[in-house]
Amino acid sequence: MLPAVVKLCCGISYPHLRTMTGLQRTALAVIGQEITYRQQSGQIQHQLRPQASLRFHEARPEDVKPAKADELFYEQQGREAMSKALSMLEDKDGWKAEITESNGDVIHSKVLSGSRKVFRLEAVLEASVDELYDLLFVRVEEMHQWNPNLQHIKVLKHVGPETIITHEVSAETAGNLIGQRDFLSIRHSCKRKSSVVIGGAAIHLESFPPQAGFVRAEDGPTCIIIQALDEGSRKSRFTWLLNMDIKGWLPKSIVNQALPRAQLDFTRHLRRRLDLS
Ligand SMILES: CC(C)CCC[C@@H](C)[C@H]1CC[C@H]2[C@@H]3CC=C4C[C@@H](O)CC[C@]4(C)[C@H]3CC[C@]12C
Repeated sequence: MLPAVVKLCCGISYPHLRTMTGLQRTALAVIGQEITYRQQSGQIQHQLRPQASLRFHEARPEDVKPAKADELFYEQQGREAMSKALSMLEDKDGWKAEITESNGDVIHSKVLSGSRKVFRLEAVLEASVDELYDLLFVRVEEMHQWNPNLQHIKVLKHVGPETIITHEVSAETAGNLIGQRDFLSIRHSCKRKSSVVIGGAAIHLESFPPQAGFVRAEDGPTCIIIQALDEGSRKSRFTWLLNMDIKGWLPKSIVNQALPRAQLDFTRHLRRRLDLS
């Protein structure tokens, strides 16, 4: 009953919420987080999940063991996510400039049917395709060491050399109004000599249900394209389609500001990591 009333109130006040600014908006985000937290921790009885007591850090890679048929199924899902994300990028219509940084990084956005906004970041990185593939796919489990926006990232299963199932938990960072999220995704890579595509999408696993106390967000269909700028070059063009449903009770305006900011942050941390090697 309570969630229904809250939802109704949110629905009625939604047009006013959209026009809020400053502290009012911050307060709203905090209320949203509180409702989500209470819902997850069982203080609000809403879609209570029977298995939700498993903590993410208790999960070991062996916990998820797909059989042969499942492996083909996951590979298929990975491939599909990648091709859907690539066709979103290929469709040149409806993209609008969102942010242009002084270093040349550009983010465009596009509103999909159902009013979901996706973001496309384009940047040039001082690294070869191989180096980026290594950091972003092969050694993806080290990502939280150089990206403070991630608290935890684990490959739950290697489904063949090109496909992995990953679990990620975003960090609780100061100034982040969104709060922590966890993700369960299939990630598929396709490596060529002078380019790599890494695609992905959220998946559901009965053996790995949403964790108590975390809001499970859904990533994808998403992809990253890495292309060598010239033959044998140590510079690469980096294109990232961010397509994320972060779930929870949050005004769209906050989400649509946080997502491109997360892309710029990610690129900044990636550059710092590349400077070290
Ligand atoms: C705004 C808040 C909720 C989210 C902030 C964290 C975001 C930026 C994090 C959470 C999970 C992260 C993803 C985790 C795994 C991969 C696979 C890798 O091959 C490329 C990067 C990619 C795709 C990461 C991009 C950044 C990411 C989407």
